[in-house]
Order: sequence, then C-alpha cells, then structure tokens
Amino acid sequence: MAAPEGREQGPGRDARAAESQATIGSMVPSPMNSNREHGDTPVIELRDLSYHYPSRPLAPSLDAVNLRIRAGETVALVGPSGAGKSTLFHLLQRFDDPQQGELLLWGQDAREWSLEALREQMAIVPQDATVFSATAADNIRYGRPAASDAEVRAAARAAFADDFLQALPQGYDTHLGEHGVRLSGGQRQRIAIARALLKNAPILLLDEATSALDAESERMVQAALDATVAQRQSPLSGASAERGAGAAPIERDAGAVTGGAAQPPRTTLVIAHRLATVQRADRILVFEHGRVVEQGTHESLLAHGQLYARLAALQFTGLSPA
Ligand SMILES: Nc1ncnc2c1ncn2[C@@H]1O[C@H](COP(=O)(O)OP(=O)(O)OP(=O)(O)O)[C@@H](O)[C@H]1O
Repeated sequence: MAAPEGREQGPGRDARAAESQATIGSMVPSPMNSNREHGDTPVIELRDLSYHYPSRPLAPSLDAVNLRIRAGETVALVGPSGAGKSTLFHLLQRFDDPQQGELLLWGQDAREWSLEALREQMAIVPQDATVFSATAADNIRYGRPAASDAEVRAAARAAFADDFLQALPQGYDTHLGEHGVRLSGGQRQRIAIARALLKNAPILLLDEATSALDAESERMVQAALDATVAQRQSPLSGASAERGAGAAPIERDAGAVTGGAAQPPRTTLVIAHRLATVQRADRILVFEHGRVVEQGTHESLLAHGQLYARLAALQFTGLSPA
C-alpha cells in the first residue's frame, strides 16, 4: 500500500474500524466508470461535514461544510492559519473520518472505500516532502513502482528535477536520505512533484510551501507546480486545448510520464499561497474557522471586498503572476 505523506501516518481508530468492514477494492467504483455512469457526480463531495481532532472535542476544525468539486476542476484553498484547509486534506486521505456528515468520492462514502483503493486515487505533494533512504530514481518511482527508467526521467524533467539529479555523484543512482546525499527543501519538493506526476492519480492534493526556499529553488518549484496544475489531462484524453500556457514542459513529457494510459480528467486541490496559483484556479474556496465563507474566482472575490480581498492584499503582495 502506498504510504501517503502527511502530518500523521495511518488511519484513526474509526477509520481502521471502517476499513475492516469496507467494501473490497474490486467492488469500489473506478473513477472512470463512475464518471461515465453518473456524468455530473462530483469527484469530491462534503455534505454537512463536521470534524474535530480527537484531542480537541470542543473545537471543530471543519464545521458543517458543504462542497462539491467536479472532475477536472482546479480548486485553490485559502484562508488564515488554522482555518481548516489542511484538515480537509487529512480527511480526504482518510487519516480519520468526520464525526458528522459525509465525505463522498465519486458519489461513494469514503468509509466504504478500502484505504488502499482510496489512496490509489490521490497523489500528494506535501509542504515538507519526504525523501526516503533509497536512490534518487527509486524515490521518484515510489509514485508508480512499475514505471520504467524513461518514465522516471520524464517525470523528473517535468518537475524540473532532472538537472540537479543528473549533477549528483551517481546521477539517478545516487543514494538519498539519511545515509546519502542531503537535498535542499526545494529539491525535496521537486522530487515529491515528480513522484506525484509519475503516479498520475485522478486527484492531486498540493500544499504549496510557505517556508523560505532559496531564490533558484523557489523559481523551479513554482514552475514545477504550475506545470503540474496545468496538466489537467493526459494528452491521450484529447483535451490538450484546455491546458494552460504553463503546460509546455509537462506536455512534452506527459505521454512518457503516464505510461501512455488514458486517464480521467485530473481534479486538483491546492492549499495556495501564491497569486499565480489562485489566478489559475477555476475556483477559490475561502476558509475561516472551519467553514467555507466565500468562493469564486480571484476577480469575483476581490470585487466582493470581504475576507479574500483582505487576505489577498496581505498574503499575495509582492508576488508576481507566473
Ligand atoms: N493534529 C491536530 N490535533 C489537534 N488539533 C489540530 C491538529 N491539526 C490541526 N488542528 C487544529 O485544527 C484547526 C484547523 O487546522 P488546519 O491545520 O486544518 O488549518 P489550516 O487552515 O491548514 O492552517 P495552516 O494554513 O496554518 O496550515 C486549528 O484550530 C488547528 O489548531
């Protein structure tokens, strides 16, 4: 089973109990089949969902949230610190289950999915990416163990990691991690992006780094994230025209990265800190105190003149669009 990278490892007690009763993987609807059968079924749906962490029973981190995210949407999550953005990622990966309401994936309650099948549908790029004690190639291949060397290289190129990996003492065979070469934060994040691109899952969860990266790394990570967000569909699915202007590097390599398999449109959720990301998003959800208090595009939310407009003035000042 793919071990997702997150703040906590493993499901909570409720999630484990649910998993033991869960539908077996083969009975779980595949995203492609579900979309075909139920054209407008949201990929992700929250119905009156409330959640508190076990240690804080009186403080809901998500409070009666209703949300529908369609296949192929790119949705930016913004809001003050502690507003509940990461908690949504926590529940999507089923580290725990909500105490009230429902979380549905392709119309099916998340509790009915096997953990393995559910996590197969998601690729995660966390803020603080993990590098395993393994070769650089195997660190990327972790995203899809059956991937060929050429696919690993293509993913690395798309994530702007190829140059620095080639420059390592043994190139892609260089051992990384605890007993190997240590990478910078920006390099680690590009490895995580390459891993996620290689996995090419229908749902992509990105947490943009807030920590300071050196200028070159920052530029590379931003370019890699932009390419990732822009890669909405595999080239084989015939929607290349929908991809954004920043898609060029990934378009060049996407066929090799995906192994040529046709994929459903990718749905991307990104905890956003950059102006370029929110401008590119189809929809921005503004979180405050565990609720979605505003949603819309960058322009519509600025015009609304409420929390988003205040956050934008503070958070995005000085950052220029890609
Ligand atoms: N592991 C945890 N145990 C207990 N409470 C938590 C835990 N993680 C988050 N919280 C609390 O849940 C609330 C929502 O936090 P969350 O991390 O989802 O916010 P966020 O919007 O992602 O903030 P940030 O932008 O700072 O990451 C906060 O009150 C936070 O203190």
